[in-house]
Amino acid sequence: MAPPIIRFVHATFGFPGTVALRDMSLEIYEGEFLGVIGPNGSGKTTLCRAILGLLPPLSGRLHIFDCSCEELRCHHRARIGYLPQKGVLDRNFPVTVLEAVMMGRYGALGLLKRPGKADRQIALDALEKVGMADYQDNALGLLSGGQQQRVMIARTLAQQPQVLLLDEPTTGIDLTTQHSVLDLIRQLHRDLGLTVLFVTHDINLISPHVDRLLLLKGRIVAAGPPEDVLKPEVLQQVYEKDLLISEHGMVTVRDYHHH
Ligand SMILES: Nc1ncnc2c1ncn2[C@@H]1O[C@H](COP(=O)(O)OP(=O)(O)OP(=O)(O)O)[C@@H](O)[C@H]1O
Repeated sequence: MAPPIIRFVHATFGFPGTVALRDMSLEIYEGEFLGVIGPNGSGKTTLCRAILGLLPPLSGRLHIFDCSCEELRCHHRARIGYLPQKGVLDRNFPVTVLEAVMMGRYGALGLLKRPGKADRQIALDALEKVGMADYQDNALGLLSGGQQQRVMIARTLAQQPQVLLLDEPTTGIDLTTQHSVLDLIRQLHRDLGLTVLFVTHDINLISPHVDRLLLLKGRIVAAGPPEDVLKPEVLQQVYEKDLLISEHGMVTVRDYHHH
């Protein structure tokens, strides 16, 4: 088997005065589709920042593409396409769809190099992949939430990443669009062979489609195939009284706070 592309070895991450993720040991393999779940403040965003090499471990080790994360250089980071949690975009934000996607090229180019024709073509191809090519000259701020999310996914694709790191990509958009964004990500995973980490609070949306689920609460509480993680006795450790499981196996968590 090929070596893992991301490897945590007893790694602990935190901030002054706070340990956010303790003693993580985990290996992620090329082409895996991993769902990351856990309540508010459980360390999901911290995990993303660590994988981006932005937060070196306080103790233990983290290896990404065979380098220690402290050594992660720009060209390594460019291989990780990161979709941050969706902020509210000012409707007047003066950038077109194509311009926004072109920003995805900057990491690969390095600072001070101007994007050329080939970069523009890569950006257009990315827009094609997410079904937004017809909108290339539109103002980004005037698109719907779901359309903006597709454009943001195209921006990460323009990086030509090996790993897609998606922090709540379906939060704050309507249910139909949530499914279409998930379908898009599954298709990209399949067609481009990307390794996907999909952070979400929506356990039911993601579970049927992932190879493994990672359940966090300040540490890894469980990691494995969804059927192993989605057991009441496992979930209860994390969600306690907020957990509701229906007869049909649907999992509901009460009082999830959206940002
Ligand atoms: N910049 C920071 N400085 C200090 N503490 C932080 C910082 N960022 C996060 N934390 C703390 O680290 C812990 C994990 O936070 P993190 O944002 O990773 O959780 P999360 O699972 O992404 O939460 P949410 O679902 O609410 O987005 C929390 O206790 C949080 O308060």
